[in-house]
Amino acid sequence: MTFHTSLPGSASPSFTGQVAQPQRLANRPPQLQGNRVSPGPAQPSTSRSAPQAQPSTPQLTANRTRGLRQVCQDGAGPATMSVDSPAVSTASSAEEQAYREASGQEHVDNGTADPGKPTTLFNIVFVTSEVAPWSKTGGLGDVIGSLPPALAARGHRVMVVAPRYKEYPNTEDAGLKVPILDVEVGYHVQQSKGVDWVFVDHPSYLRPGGIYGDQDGVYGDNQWRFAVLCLAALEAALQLNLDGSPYGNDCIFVANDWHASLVPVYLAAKFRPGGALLGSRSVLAIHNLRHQGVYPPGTFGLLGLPGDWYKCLEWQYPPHQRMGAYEEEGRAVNTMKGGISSADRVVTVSPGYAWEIQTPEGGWGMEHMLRSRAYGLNGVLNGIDLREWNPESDEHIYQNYSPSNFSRGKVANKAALQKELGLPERPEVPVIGFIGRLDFQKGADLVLGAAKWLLETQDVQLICLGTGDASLENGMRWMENTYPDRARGWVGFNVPMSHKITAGADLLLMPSRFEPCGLNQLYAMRYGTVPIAHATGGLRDTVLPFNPWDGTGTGWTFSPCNQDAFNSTLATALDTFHNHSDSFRQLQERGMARDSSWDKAAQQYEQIFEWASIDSPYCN
Ligand SMILES: Nc1ncnc2c1ncn2[C@@H]1O[C@H](COP(=O)(O)OP(=O)(O)O[C@H]2O[C@H](CO)[C@@H](O)[C@H](O)[C@H]2O)[C@@H](O)[C@H]1O
Repeated sequence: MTFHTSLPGSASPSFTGQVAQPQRLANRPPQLQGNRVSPGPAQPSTSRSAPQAQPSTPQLTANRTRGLRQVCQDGAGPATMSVDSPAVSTASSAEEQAYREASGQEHVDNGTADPGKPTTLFNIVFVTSEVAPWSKTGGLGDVIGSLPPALAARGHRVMVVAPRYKEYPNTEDAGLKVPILDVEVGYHVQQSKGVDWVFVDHPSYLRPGGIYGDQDGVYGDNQWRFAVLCLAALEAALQLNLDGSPYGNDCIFVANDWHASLVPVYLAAKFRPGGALLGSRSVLAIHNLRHQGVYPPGTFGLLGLPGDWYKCLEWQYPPHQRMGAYEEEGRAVNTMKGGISSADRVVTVSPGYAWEIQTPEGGWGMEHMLRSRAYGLNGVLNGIDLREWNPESDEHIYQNYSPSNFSRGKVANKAALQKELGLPERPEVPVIGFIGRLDFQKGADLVLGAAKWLLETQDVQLICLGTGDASLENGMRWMENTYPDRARGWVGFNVPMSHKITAGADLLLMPSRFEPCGLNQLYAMRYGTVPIAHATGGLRDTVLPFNPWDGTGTGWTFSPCNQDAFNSTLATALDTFHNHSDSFRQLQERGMARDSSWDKAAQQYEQIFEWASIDSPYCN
């Protein structure tokens, strides 16, 4: 069921910014055929609200402005691109190279990136509950820490808006206060890697516990806290002066997961009807559909939305899914549903997951709605931060190594890892790693389920790092206590240790029941560690199954996701490790050669932004 409505004419806008004259996007090619755009006449690229003078980071801004002008003057190249084979013109001036280096786009250096530039430059505003390195509980933080710089390096003006959970060093108070939902928020800003990192300041974010909760459970006001974030991000685009000007009315808002899912709703329900952000479009980026931000119906009144928008968020659980948590016959408000219903486009983090979420098995109840939006739904495979995850320069690992000469480095890292964790230093023993949230999704129970067979009948060492469900944490403690010379179960969240395991292990386990993309398998392959993964979502898209007959593949995949299939695949991998060392080394080499840079993904996002800006708003 799709919520696609004419907006109520009477809805009064609640934005507080000074609203500039509504601007339509100039020179928009009009033809649209399904998901593709027919190339119109060649158009000069449009730059929206290009940053002006008075830069606080002169070098980056100067280069960025030069980049914008250059594209506008070029005016050449196709007006549109295919998401599969981005068509871009080439440019490789020394200045541009210097800018890319300054903004951390190391992949330009290694010769794998397409040096082309986009035909249209966008003002892009990412809205997110977490962003590495400032706040991270999982892969969302990683992605938002690295995709925006990749887009900025391609010339776009990019802002990331996240809560200010702590007093972050090297950020400045922007001096702007905005009233939102009966409170007042402020903004702290840092400019680095070509991106404006904006942290919304409100006491509800500055808590001693974690991002989403503390030892007593999740915070009761999360829905409201993240509604404030969404409104603060929309206001930031209009009001926050960065490099001398706000981003303005023509932005692409990328709303990440349920925490930011009210961005499309507010844009469609409050801002556009009030004449603000008229040229803006919203893209809902789904990193994990399982978490939807579902709350009792009465909480709708806290969100400051016009009453006739209730249906956009309305949700009713079927009888068999009611947990007694919601009164009124399973009725609830579902934040993610609001985003899916009102976003101009929807994107998820792998093509495989884009398909899965349209099925009853992967849709978590949203499959019908997502199927009805299939023409505006794309899957773009995540990249990784090649600087943060680089065995040649990783400062967390014991010894750096390169793809061309990795054997000695892997051996050294394995020995040091064994030593640090108090395991016997035995180079011939396969070290098997697992890193991840201990929950239903990640299949940590399958790892524990394999432990007895693995640790009693195979000569291996098993090292697990994770935190989450108490019973699984206890399972890891049981494993370590039962097999003290073969297993370690590190309960906690420890980034340096995750790097050390990735570098020191021979095999990495990812028996996820579902996995929208997965990053650990990408990190593992880059470090010459061979993944064993359930063939689902992004894991199936990225781990190519080893084929001993033609010598292809970068790991092992298994399906269905059960203990037998997992154990027997593990046995196959161990056999290859012990008895076919050449094949194993070639698997490592192919994994290390895989291009996991963000540049291809950034070009695909550009195409989606292009489509979003060409279409009229989904809710109009
Ligand atoms: N105990 C621990 N200590 C240290 N580091 C730890 C850790 N546990 C996890 N991590 C780190 O957190 C990240 C988790 O990445 P995943 O891709 O597994 O993300 P997650 O499921 O959170 O996110 C969702 O979003 C991402 C991004 O889109 C998708 O890849 C994914 O499929 C989807 O479920 C990795 O960097 C990992 O190393």
